Amino acid sequence: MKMRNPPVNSLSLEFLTELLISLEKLENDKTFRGIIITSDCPGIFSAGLDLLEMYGRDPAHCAEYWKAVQELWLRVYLSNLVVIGAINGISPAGGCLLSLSCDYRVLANNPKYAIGLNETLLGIIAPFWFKDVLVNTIGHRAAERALQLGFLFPPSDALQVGIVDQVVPEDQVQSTARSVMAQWLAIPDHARQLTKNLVRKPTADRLLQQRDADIQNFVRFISRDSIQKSLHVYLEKLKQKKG
Ligand SMILES: CCCCCCCC/C=C\C=C\CC(=O)SCCNC(=O)CCNC(=O)[C@H](O)C(C)(C)COP(=O)(O)OP(=O)(O)OC[C@H]1O[C@@H](n2cnc3c(N)ncnc32)[C@H](O)[C@@H]1OP(=O)(O)O
Repeated sequence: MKMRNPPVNSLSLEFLTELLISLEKLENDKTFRGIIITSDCPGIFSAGLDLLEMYGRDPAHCAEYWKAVQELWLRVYLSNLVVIGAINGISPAGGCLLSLSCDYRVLANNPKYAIGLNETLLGIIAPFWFKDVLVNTIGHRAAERALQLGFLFPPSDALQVGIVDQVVPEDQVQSTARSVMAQWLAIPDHARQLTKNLVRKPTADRLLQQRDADIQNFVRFISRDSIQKSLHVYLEKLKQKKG
């Protein structure tokens, strides 16, 4: 699955909906046993959640958006398919969550391709389920530092901390992902799927048990004047960077 939402594969409501529909189709087609998620935007896996879906929007829109974010995460995280991330670009925040929700992550060895939950750098916070997935992946202490400082790990650090499973030369990302897929597909589906569910269900259940409350918390948080100001400043910084 090649993500194509130029210029930066930001996860807008429309794009999230497209991804959800595509995933659902693949899940329902029994001839598919695995997917490799990668990007069609040069140098960018995904710029994460679309800030324009959260900035200057009314509460109803923010609630609809957050529901779609939850939905995509649950679908990828709990997918019965083998999901491999072929991460061929930078992957901050929501882009990192998408990567972390794969069963295996292969990152291209380019110092620009940083990955991490950088929410604090925007003046916002990572929701508890983003945090849970990071803690599950790199452990409590490393996650505690990474989250507070908004670390974006370059490939060598990402491998060391375990946020990705493999770092390979850029031209080998897709072929490596395909070899990894072959290994995973060698395992009988039912055994692998039940095991995946056993490991991941408790984390997913934490959100499933409080989805509506999570949406309300998000809407309250994102609607605060101080948070809207932080988003404004961050968006302006992105604009100014262009010069
Ligand atoms: C009580 C508790 C309750 C809990 C509440 C929880 C609250 C949680 C709330 C939100 C969580 C959010 C998670 C996220 O994912 S936030 C998004 C994080 N993403 C980033 O920080 C990445 C920002 N972008 C960049 O750093 C760069 O754009 C980069 C991806 C490196 C690409 O750089 P470059 O190729 O130079 O491209 P430009 O910077 O020029 O960008 C091109 C245009 O795209 C726009 N852009 C970029 N990123 C985003 C984005 N995430 N959303 C929307 N738009 C984006 C950028 O502004 C440029 O636009 P334009 O051409 O109009 O100027």
